[in-house]
Amino acid sequence: MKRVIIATRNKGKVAEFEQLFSKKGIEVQSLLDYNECPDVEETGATFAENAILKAKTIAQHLKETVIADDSGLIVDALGGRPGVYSARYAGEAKDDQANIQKVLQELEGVPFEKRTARFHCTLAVATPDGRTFTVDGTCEGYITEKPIGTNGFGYDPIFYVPEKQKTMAQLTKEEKNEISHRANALKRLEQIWDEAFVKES
Ligand SMILES: O=P(O)(O)OP(=O)(O)OP(=O)(O)OC[C@H]1O[C@@H](n2cnc3c(O)ncnc32)[C@H](O)[C@@H]1O
Ligand SMILES: [Mg+2]
Repeated sequence: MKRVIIATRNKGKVAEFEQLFSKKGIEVQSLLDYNECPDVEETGATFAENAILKAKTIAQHLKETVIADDSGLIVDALGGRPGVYSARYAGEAKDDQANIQKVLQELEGVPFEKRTARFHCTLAVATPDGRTFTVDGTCEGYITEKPIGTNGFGYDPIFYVPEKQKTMAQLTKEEKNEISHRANALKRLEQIWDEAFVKES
């Protein structure tokens, strides 16, 4: 069976990639399968810089081609925050509930039509010999006034998707994968996908 390695320890991302790649008969491995891999410090100023940093470090460590995902929530009324700091917006603990509460607090009093936001995903591919490239995907929506729904991860309970008339956390994995920033980035990646990146195991 073919497989890809995603340089992430985020279980929510892994579950979505598993569903997306299973349709193509490709098995997903992640850093949850390669525990010895280092944690990469995300020191970049952009999603692309961080995605490349993660992909390059792990590709060199495993001597394999890998994909990394750097993603986040961009809220217009907050000048683009939390942006690249999405995972740690409320502190180093990477606490989804605390991050959600911080965004909701900062948006207190902002009317619905001004609560526009988008999820952004940059996927970076890195080869063991140091070559890299990136693709992007986004998904447009609004920030709700309170969390709704229990599916997904991260900011999904406060991200309202107009075309589904639900929050991301009310969507099944399959429904989220029809419209998400991650799925949209993966579609771009497929357009330039080189068979060499998918290894026979
Ligand atoms: O770096 P890795 O190991 O991949 O895992 P991470 O959780 O640290 O991932 P990021 O650095 O890319 O930070 C992304 C954060 O943005 C948020 N996020 C990204 N995609 C999301 C999605 O589909 N739904 C909800 N929140 C999302 C969520 O808070 C993530 O923790
Ligand atoms: Mg991270």
